[in-house]
Amino acid sequence: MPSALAQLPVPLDSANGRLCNTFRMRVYLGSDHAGYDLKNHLVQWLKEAGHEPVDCGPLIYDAVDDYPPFCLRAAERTAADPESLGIVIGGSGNGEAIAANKVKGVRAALAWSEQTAALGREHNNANVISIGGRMHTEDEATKFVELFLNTPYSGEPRHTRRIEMLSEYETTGELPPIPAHHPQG
Ligand SMILES: O=C(CO)[C@H](O)[C@H](O)COP(=O)(O)O
Repeated sequence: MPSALAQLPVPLDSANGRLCNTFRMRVYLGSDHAGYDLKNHLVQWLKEAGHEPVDCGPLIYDAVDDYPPFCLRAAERTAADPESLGIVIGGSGNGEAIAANKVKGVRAALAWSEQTAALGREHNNANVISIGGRMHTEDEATKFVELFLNTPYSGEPRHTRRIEMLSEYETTGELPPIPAHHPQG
């Protein structure tokens, strides 16, 4: 059951007062130097939208810092808080997604367009979005996050089946079987 926090509808588009069909979310953010400015912008944007951002760092700009310490922390906290979402940000978003996906229970989607941001939720039930801060304008990246937060998982059985295969592999290390009608290598 969603918590009281998660059930509170909040207006996301404060400019025109439109009440979006979404819930207040706790959102854990992590980045490196390349994602630092965008992370700080998103923390502010999330607050203004009525969400609860948790900044997992970096808390200072350090031009030679590394993404794993911050992105792994954001991912771990997201995994430990089932009603939350996470955002990891770097220059490309690639390493940040790789880092987040090392954490058990995390499904991190690299969003590089509005469609991939929404599909990360709709098809993959991703709980972390990864963004390349050097690849997009601030407005574009903010839109990806808005779509990610607003798009529900479809719950389609074919997507659930695939996600369950990955969860099973993550837990047991056992490969899912190849369907009988496929040629075996
Ligand atoms: O996107 C990233 C990892 O995927 C990093 O943000 C990027 O590699 C940092 O590059 P640099 O140290 O040259 O600023």
